[in-house]
Amino acid sequence: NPNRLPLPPGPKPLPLIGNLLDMPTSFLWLTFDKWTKQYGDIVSVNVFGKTFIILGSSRTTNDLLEKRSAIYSDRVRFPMLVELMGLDWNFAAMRYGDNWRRHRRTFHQQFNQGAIRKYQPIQTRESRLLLQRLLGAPQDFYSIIRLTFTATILDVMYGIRVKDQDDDYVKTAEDFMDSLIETGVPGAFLVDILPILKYVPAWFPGAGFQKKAEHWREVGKRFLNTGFNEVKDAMLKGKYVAPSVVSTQLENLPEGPEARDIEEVIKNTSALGYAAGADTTVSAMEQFFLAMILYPSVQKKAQEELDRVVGRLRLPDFEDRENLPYINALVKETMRWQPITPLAVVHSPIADDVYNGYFIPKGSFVFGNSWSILQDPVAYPDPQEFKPERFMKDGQLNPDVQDPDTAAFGFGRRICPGRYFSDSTLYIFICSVLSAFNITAPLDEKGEPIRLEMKMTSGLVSHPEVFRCSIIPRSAEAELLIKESAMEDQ
Ligand code: HEM
Repeated sequence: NPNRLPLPPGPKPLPLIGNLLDMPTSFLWLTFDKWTKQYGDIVSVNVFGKTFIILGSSRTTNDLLEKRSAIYSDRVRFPMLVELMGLDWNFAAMRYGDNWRRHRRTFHQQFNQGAIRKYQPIQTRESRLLLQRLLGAPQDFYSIIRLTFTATILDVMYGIRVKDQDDDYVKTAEDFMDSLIETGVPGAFLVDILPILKYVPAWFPGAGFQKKAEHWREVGKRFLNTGFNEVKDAMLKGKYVAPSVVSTQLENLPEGPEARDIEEVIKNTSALGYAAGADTTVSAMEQFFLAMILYPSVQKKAQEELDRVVGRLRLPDFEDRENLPYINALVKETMRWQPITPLAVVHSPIADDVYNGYFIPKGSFVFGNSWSILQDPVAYPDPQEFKPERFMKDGQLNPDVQDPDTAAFGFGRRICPGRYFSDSTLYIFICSVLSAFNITAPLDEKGEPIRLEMKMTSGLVSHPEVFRCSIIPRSAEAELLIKESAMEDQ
């Protein structure tokens, strides 16, 4: 800091521990939002000598994470996840550089806006299976949503068709997801704050995290290798393999010494698709169900649009999308209403920087507060309300309203590369469910509807707190359509 510029403003730090006592252990984004209102849309705090920079508006995330993305696209160290659990294959956590770039490029080739069209048949089939499963066991809608996304992504990535919850692939994927959920909570493991602890041996009192890391390392390895090895072995033996992201890329593998490295990248990127996409898309679907209970008029309006455009004699598909502006607005509102990844994933600058007269040290933890941006009452009046209408004008989508995708999926060069796939998955799942079912509040013992509230959990990925709901076919015709779609699938 040669010019002795100040750090961005923020709460006053104490010697040595800095602002440790100001930092809450949960819902970090709400405290960050409070500081943004108090100190401005760039705030700094200090924890044990580490500088945290909080960007609380689309102006600051745009200026730094987008326009200066050549500086702001690095990650900080993740000692538990990467160094102890061995998830160095996970490019979401990789440091900015050539290896990350190779992974990102490979992933992007398979999930850009054009490429994802080829997955529509799988997404459509899974959306029909979603309806069939909901018809059979509506009370299990939580596990059904999760199974449906798992089945979709495993088919896209490996051409694997899973049928139910007891499938080995589903179990491995879920064990792996559990490990990510537990480690993803900021501050859940002290070793992330004091990396030196990673050298403490597993037998040492209090070093339970080492045993967990060892177990999860095995789970991670199994998850990384199982699907990929199955496809590769079948191809080597000349057996039929269903077309998938992995098989297509292996077929086009160049000959020569670089083939091994490329294979590694294909394996890593295909495993990450599930890991990064599962919990996030599941949270979006849970929010959708809750929103439909809390806002019955939105549900009615969406169903009226579906009836008008698609009719009641068939289920909606991707061809209908451009004629369903209200459904598209509803998908956008689902991404905005209760931010799923409220602090995205932390970025870090690779060099010292100066912004509006403030000094930003190299290696700081930079948080784009998606929550502040998506709950901004100027961009989105009454932000706590679920109102797809906010994205509409004269019966069409209004391009002047800030698209929530600019904050809901993170920022700059690290912005979620699965966002187009996520958007199309949400579209087909949501409109299929709405065309077939009515979603209402569960009933109590007296048959009265139970009043539900919107409350979110804390964590890297935020979910609505557990709730029940009633999912009933809209009509005898709708039920028949679901059953017919089951027969088509066989
Ligand atoms: C509602 C659904 C989703 C949400 C809210 C979401 C959100 C995010 C966020 C906030 C990031 C970090 C961005 C940043 O660092 O600024 C991210 C990264 C990532 N996401 Fe997603 N995501 C979703 C679905 C998906 C899906 C379905 C996939 C895969 C098909 C996916 C793949 C990835 C990958 C690979 C990264 C790492 C990017 C990198 O570090 O370069 N995501 N996502």
